Amino acid sequence: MKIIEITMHRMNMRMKNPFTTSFGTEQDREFIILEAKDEDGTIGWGECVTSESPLYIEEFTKAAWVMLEEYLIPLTLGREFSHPDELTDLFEPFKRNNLAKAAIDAAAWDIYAKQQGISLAQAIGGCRTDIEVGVSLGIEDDIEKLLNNIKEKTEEGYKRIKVKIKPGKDVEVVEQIRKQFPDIPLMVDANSAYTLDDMETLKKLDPFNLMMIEQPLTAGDLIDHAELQKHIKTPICLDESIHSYDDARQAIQLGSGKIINMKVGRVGGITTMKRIHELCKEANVPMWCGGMLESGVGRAHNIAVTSLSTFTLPGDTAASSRYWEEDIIDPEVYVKDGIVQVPASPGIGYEVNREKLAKYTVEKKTFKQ
Ligand SMILES: O=C(O)CCC(=O)C1=CC=C[C@@H](O)[C@@H]1C(=O)O
Ligand SMILES: [Mg+2]
Repeated sequence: MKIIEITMHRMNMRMKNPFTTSFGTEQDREFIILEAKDEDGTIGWGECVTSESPLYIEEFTKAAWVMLEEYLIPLTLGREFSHPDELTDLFEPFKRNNLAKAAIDAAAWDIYAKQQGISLAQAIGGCRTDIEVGVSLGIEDDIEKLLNNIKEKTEEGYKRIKVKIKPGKDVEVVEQIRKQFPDIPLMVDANSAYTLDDMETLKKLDPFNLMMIEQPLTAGDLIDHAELQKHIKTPICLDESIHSYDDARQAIQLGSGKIINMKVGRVGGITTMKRIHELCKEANVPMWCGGMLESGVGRAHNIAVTSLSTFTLPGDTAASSRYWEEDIIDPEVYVKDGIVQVPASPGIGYEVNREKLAKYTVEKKTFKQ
């Protein structure tokens, strides 16, 4: 494998509805689609899942663009690789910048799978031909709107509902949800909105039979999550605290959480994701594939990831239509009764629609060896 050309497409796509979490509201997604060409002509695709602002994580799209242009793309172009695993070691000297690293890593894995004539799912060791998926719903000012969103998505067959919470929009909201939907598989995501001082509030979530509470405390924290888990029944799921293999190893050792929301971007690529997957398999820690409001390119990668054996819980890879009037891939990602078929065709298994890609591209730059 030798990547001789990389094109970055800075995208601006408007989601159907605003998406509100404990840290803010997003509707216009600004992210990067990365297109890599091998010397044999094979094209691979990756998505840098940053947002315009560094609210979920320290990275943001304009910074990732510079990181890719100044450091990661020059290091990659023209270099011989026997396997995409080698990119993780190549990028290791640069601290963090995982979402940027993962964009090239993903494109390289797509090329590799295509060159092997196998699906990305097969290339990473997947064991499923179809996956169960859930859906993530943002905070709504009007509880009736949230209840209606839950009704709609439950009727569409999604296998679990994730709702965002924050102080003041937590216990009462979950109580209202459980009144109307006593038995649906339900979880909450706090996006680090609480501290140990909120222990009594978080304990009040225990009676609602939640599958998990995702990232209640500070991003990067492991110690306080371990303390909190001793005092609440609801399993803690970690998202913003897991950025590396060592974070996952220490979280398991400390008992900081019982479940991991895996996002390939957050850990810097597929190779590290696979190492964490093996760790979780050994430790019997279930995983699911989180989402970053991706376009179809990122969604395609997430479908392959979810085919791995320890991804035993429905993730956030909803249909393209959950967010987009039109997606940039053909076919779009469809969900039927909460199930997505894992493509068997080589690579990510979806074609990028170049006309739609161009329609939403605000800036484009090509780098050649
Ligand atoms: O992509 C999806 O549908 C999941 C969206 C989602 O829940 C999140 C996206 C990005 C950051 C966060 O807001 C949140 C998460 O923490 O998982
Ligand atoms: Mg989360």
